[in-house]
Amino acid sequence: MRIGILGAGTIGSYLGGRLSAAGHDVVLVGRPRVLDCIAKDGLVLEDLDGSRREALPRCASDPGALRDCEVVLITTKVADLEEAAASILRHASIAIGLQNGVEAPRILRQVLGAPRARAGIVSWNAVWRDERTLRRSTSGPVVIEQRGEDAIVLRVLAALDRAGIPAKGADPIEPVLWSKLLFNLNNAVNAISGVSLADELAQRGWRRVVSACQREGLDALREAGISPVRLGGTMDPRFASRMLLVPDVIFRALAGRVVKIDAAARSSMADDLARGRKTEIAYLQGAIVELGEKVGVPTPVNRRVVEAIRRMERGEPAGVTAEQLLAS
Ligand SMILES: NC(=O)C1=CN([C@@H]2O[C@H](COP(=O)(O)OP(=O)(O)OC[C@H]3O[C@@H](n4cnc5c(N)ncnc54)[C@H](OP(=O)(O)O)[C@@H]3O)[C@@H](O)[C@H]2O)C=CC1
Ligand SMILES: CC(C)(CO)C(=O)C(=O)O
Repeated sequence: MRIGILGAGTIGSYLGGRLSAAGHDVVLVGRPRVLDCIAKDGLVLEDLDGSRREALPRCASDPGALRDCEVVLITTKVADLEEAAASILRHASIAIGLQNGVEAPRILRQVLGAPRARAGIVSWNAVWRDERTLRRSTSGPVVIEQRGEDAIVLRVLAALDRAGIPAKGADPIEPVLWSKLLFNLNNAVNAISGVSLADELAQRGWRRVVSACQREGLDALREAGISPVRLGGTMDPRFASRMLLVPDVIFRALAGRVVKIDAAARSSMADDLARGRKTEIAYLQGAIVELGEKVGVPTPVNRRVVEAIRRMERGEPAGVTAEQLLAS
């Protein structure tokens, strides 16, 4: 299959690399800063089980290189999605936006029209080990909006599966995006904690903050009439928000059965802050605060998390403990 990746950073390069290693004709479009080395030396893709694959996908900085692709996976941050989608407006391909948050379907449908627009989620995390080596560092599926017998989407799901990336379709996609958002409320807490995902989640104090953010989100979603869904396995957000509250020893025993987390993994928000970049907080905790305001549900913990991340974006320390975030 001829597959384009637009916005080849962490997620795009990993997905594109795995698809290329499985024999698909992949072109990565992104910044020279990321792609120059990959174009020359190729990618090394490590997986959770320790397996390694090599790939040499085509690389370009001009979105014109995506003209002949049957499908384009857009893997920019949410804030860059509109501009990225507009850059392929004249092409014929279906575009699949794989951003965190719930805004991708609206933006893509507005720019490209509903027939060409699909959204989805990547439930795992990836980290750069060096400038050409990426490691998938948590487990979980890719889920893509699939409208009935959606031929191209079915081919993409099959291509991902063949590349060893578990993938499934969903219609409608919105409940899946809200569920993923509830899990992504941990991204900011991980960044504030300053430690790896595994170390943060091992501490009940930080887990209580994530759980409080999720419970505020679940209350707001219920008022709004939105029912989140399971993302795979036992990852029901309602169950997860309660499981986070158990003592550390019990959590350690349960968590390993639900999700695998590599010792090096950090959230993409922690990565963004480490690189001095603006974060996606407005689309995560910010979306819960906004929904809460709309439906009359208070969201104080999510608000405090937004404020802490805004401080970190300005280069200041987060300046809050888990207890302060939870204070009533
Ligand atoms: N990283 C992770 O492990 C995970 C990320 N996600 C989600 O996936 C999405 C992508 O995240 P991630 O891969 O980390 O992001 P990255 O910032 O690593 O990659 C996005 C890349 O796209 C580039 N870009 C932006 N606009 C354009 C454009 N118009 N044309 C070409 N390239 C462009 C960016 O360049 P520049 O830096 O110059 O803007 C950047 O290099 C986010 O919504 C994130 O929340 C989901 C699960 C896990
Ligand atoms: C870590 C993960 C998979 C969930 O929090 C993620 O989506 C991210 O880092 O953006």
